[in-house]
Amino acid sequence: MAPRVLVSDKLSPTAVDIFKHHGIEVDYQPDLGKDKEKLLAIIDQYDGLAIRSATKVTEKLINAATNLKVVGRAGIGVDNVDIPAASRRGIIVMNTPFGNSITTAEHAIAMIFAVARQIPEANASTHNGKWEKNRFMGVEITGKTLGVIGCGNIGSVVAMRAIGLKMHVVAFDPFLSQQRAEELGVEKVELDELFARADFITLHTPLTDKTRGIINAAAIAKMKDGVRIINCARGGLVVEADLVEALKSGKVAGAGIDVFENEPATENPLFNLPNVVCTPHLGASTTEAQENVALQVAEQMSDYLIKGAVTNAINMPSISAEEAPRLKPFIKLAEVLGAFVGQVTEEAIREVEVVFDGSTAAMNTRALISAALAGLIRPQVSDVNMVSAPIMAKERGVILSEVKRDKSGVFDGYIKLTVKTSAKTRSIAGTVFSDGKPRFIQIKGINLDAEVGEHMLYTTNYDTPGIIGLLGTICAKHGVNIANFQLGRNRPGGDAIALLYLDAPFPENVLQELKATDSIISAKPLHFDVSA
Ligand SMILES: NC(=O)c1ccc[n+]([C@@H]2O[C@H](COP(=O)([O-])OP(=O)(O)OC[C@H]3O[C@@H](n4cnc5c(N)ncnc54)[C@H](O)[C@@H]3O)[C@@H](O)[C@H]2O)c1
Ligand SMILES: O=C(O)CC[C@@H](O)C(=O)O
Repeated sequence: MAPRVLVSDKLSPTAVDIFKHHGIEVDYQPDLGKDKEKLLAIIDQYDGLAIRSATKVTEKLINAATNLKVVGRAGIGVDNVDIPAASRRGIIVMNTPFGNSITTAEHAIAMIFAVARQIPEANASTHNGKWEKNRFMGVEITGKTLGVIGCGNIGSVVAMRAIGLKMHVVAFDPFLSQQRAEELGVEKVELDELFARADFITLHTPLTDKTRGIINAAAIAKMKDGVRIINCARGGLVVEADLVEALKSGKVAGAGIDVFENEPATENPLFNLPNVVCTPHLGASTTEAQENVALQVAEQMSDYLIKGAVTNAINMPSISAEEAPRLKPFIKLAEVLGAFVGQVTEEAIREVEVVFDGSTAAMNTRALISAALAGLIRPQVSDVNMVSAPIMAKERGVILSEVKRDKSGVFDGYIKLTVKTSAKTRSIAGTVFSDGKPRFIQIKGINLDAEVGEHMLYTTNYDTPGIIGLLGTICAKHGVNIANFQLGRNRPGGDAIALLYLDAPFPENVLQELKATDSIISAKPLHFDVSA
C-alpha cells in the first residue's frame, strides 16, 4: 500500500506534486494544523506529516499517531514539535535547514531599515493625510555597529548584508570559530561586549534553555541608550514585558519584532508602542523560500518513506539515498546481531561495544549502531526502532563505544557486538554475504558460518559425541524440521555451541527435555525478523 502523507499547514503546492510524483498518497489540509481535535482524530491514518509552524506536534498527537514514521518541517525551527516524544516513539523529525535562510536574513535587514527610519508609522501617517515631516527623524545605519547574536545560517547572511551596507558587525556565538568570523568579516565578541557596543542588535539563535530570555531587563541595562533591537528568530528569546518597559523609558529606541512569545499573537503588550515594527512571523514568507522548503521537505520525506534515506533529521543520523541500498543489508545485520544478544540477555545491559572491521568501518556507523541498539532493546521494548533506541540506551545509562579498524580477518568487513551486563560479557560477530543476507560468523569467540533464519535454536553444550543426533532426534520427535545446523567449539572437548535454523518455532515446553540431558548446558529459542 502506498504511504500516506498529511500536509496540515499551508505549504506550496509543489510539495503535493512531489509527493504524488513519488507515488505517495497526499492529503492537503492546510488549515488542519489549527484544529487540534480534528487532527488528533485522523492522525493515525498517516505515515508522514508535513508541517510549517501552525501545527503543534505535541506528545498527545504523537501518541495518537500510531502509524506515523516521519514529521517533516518545511522550515528551520522545530520548537513546535516535541522531539523527545517523537524519538521515544521512533518517529523521525526532519527540517529544511537552509531553504529560507536568505529570505529570513532579508527580513531582518528590512526590519533594521524599517526601525531606523520608522517607515511603517510614517507610511500610516502619510496615508492618513498627515504630512508629519518633522515627526519622523531617523538614523543612518552606515558606520553603526550591528550586534549579531547567533551567527549560523541566517545570522551570517545578515552579517554579510550588513557589512555590504557599511555597518560594523560584532557577533556573539559560542560555536563561531575565529577563522569563520574572519571569513565573514565580523568581530567575534562576548555577549556583554556586544551589548555595550551595538547600536542595533539582531537575534538569530534557536530557542533553547540557554537562549530563552537572552534579552531581558538585565541585558537591556548593559546596552547603549537608544539601541534598536530586531528579533526574527524566536519569540521566547526576548522577555516582552522587559522590552516594553525599556521602549517606554526610551532606553530602547525601537524594535522590529517578527516572532512572539505566544503565537498567533493577536494581543501583545508590544502592539501600538511607537517605533515598534511588528510582522506576523513573516521571516520565511517569500515565494522563493516557500518553494524551496516545500520542495525540500517533500523530497526528504518521500526519500525516507520510499527508499529509507534520511536527510536533515533532527533525531537520527543521515542516510543518503545513494548509500541507503548498500547500507540496508548491514543495517539488517546490525539489527540481528543486537537481536541475538538481546534475546539471550536477561540482566540489565551496562556496556555496548561495536567494532567495525574492514569495509564496515567506512560505512555510516552511527546508523549501524542505532540499528544494533534497536535489535538489542527490542526483546524488552517491542516498538523500539533506530530513532528511539539510542535515546533508550542513554536513558538506561548504557555506556556505548565504537571501534573502527582495518580488515583483520578473511572477510572484507564484519561487525562485532560485545555487550556487558553485571553477570557476563557476550559477543557476536556477523557479516553480509554476496547474496545480501546476514550471517553470524562468531559467537562467544567461536567461529561458525550460520545463515540467519526466522526461527532458530541456540544451545551451549559440552563438546561430546552425539550432540547432532540428540538435537536432531528431539526436533524430529516434536515435528520441528531443521533447515540448517551449525556447530562450533573453542577447542576439542571445550566450550561448544550449536545454532539450528528451524522451519518453525522451537516449542518452549520441549526446552526442559533438552536441558535435562547431560550434554546441553543452556538452550534458547530465538526469533529474527528476516524480512527485507
Ligand atoms: N522568522 C522566521 O520566519 C524564521 C525563519 C527561519 C528561521 N528562524 C529562526 O531563526 C533562528 C536561526 O536559524 P538558523 O537557520 O540561522 O539556525 P542555525 O542553527 O544555522 O544558527 C543558529 C546559531 O545560533 C548559535 N547559538 C546557539 N546557542 C547560542 C547562544 N546561547 N548564544 C549565541 N548563539 C548561539 C549556534 O551556534 C548557531 O550558529 C532559529 O531560531 C530559527 O528557528 C525564523
Ligand atoms: O513556516 C514559517 O512561516 C516560519 C518558518 C520559520 O519560523 C522557521 O523556523 O523556518
